Amino acid sequence: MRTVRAPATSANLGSGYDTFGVALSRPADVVSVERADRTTIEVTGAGAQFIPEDPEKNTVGAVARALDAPAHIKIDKGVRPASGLGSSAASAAGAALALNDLYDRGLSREELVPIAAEGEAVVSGAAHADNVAPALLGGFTIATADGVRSIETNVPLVACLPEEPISTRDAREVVPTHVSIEELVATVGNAATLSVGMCRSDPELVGAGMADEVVTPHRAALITGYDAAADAAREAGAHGVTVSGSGPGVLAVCPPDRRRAVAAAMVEAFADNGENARAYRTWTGGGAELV
Ligand SMILES: Nc1ncnc2c1ncn2[C@@H]1O[C@H](COP(=O)(O)OP(=O)(O)OP(=O)(O)O)[C@@H](O)[C@H]1O
Ligand SMILES: N[C@@H](CCO)C(=O)O
Repeated sequence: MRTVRAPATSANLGSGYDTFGVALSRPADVVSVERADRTTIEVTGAGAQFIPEDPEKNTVGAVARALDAPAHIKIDKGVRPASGLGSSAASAAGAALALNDLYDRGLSREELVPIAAEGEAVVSGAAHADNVAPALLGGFTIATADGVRSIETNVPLVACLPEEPISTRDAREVVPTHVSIEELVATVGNAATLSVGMCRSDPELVGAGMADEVVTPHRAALITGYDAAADAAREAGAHGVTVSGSGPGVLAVCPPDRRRAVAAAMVEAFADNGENARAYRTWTGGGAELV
C-alpha cells in the first residue's frame, strides 16, 4: 500500500488563466492505493457525497488507467469539491504519485503532470494542468503546452470558500474567446509582475500582478458577494484578491500578520450577502508527498 498527502492548489491567480498555479500548505487530500485486479474507489471526507466512486467519473480512475495501474483507491477528502481549490486535481496528483511508486513506473513528477491532467479532462472537459502541476511539484508553477516550470516560493495567502458550489465546466463557459491588444498588453504586464513577485516571495508584487480584467470579472459575476468580500479583504490589508481557480473560492495575498483579519473580513462580507463561507489562513506550500 502507498499513501500520499496531496495539497489544495489555486489556479489562474488572476492574470495567468490556465497557466499559473500555486500549491497551498493546507488543506489537502490523503490518497491510499493498494494493488488490485481492477480499479475500485472509496471516497470519505469533505464533500464526499458529491464525488462519484465510478472509476470512469472520478479523476483518480483516469490516472489509474493512464498508468495501467489498477488499484483499490481510498480518497480522504480535505479539499472540498467544486470550491476552486483544485479538489479534483489534488486526488489526481495524489493517485499519480502513489501509483507511480506502487507499480514502480519510474516517472518523474514532471512526467506525471500530463497523466494527472487526464483526470481533469474527465470532470471539466479540458486537460488543463494548472492545478495538477502545483499539486505535484509544489510552489508556483507555469504550465504551458511545452511543459511545466516551477519555483519554490513563500507567500502568505487566505483562501475563502463560500458554500455554494460552482463547477469548473460551467465556469469555463463564461470565459471570453477573444481579447483586444490593449487587454493582451495589460495581461502580459500583470503576469510578468506576478512571476517576479513569486520569485522574490514578495506578497505586494504578487498582489499587484493578480489584477486581471479579461477572465476574472466574468467569473466574479457568478459568485454571490464576491465584490463585497474582495473590498473587505483589501480594507483588511490584502495586497491582491482574485477568484481562486474557477471559483467560488476567493484568494487573497497579504502580509503574514494580516491573514487573520483578511480571513475574518471575507467571511463577514459573504455572511452579509447571505453566503456561509469558510476561510483558510495558509501559505504557498510543497507538492504531494508519500507519507
Ligand atoms: N477525486 C475527486 N475529487 C473531487 N472531485 C471529483 C473527484 N473526481 C471527480 N470529481 C468531480 O469533479 C467536480 C469538482 O471538480 P471541479 O474542477 O469542478 O472543482 P475543483 O477541482 O474543486 O475546483 P477548481 O478546479 O476550480 O480549483 C465535482 O463534480 C466532483 O464530483
Ligand atoms: N484554469 C482552470 C482552473 C480550474 O481550477 C479554469 O479556470 O477553468
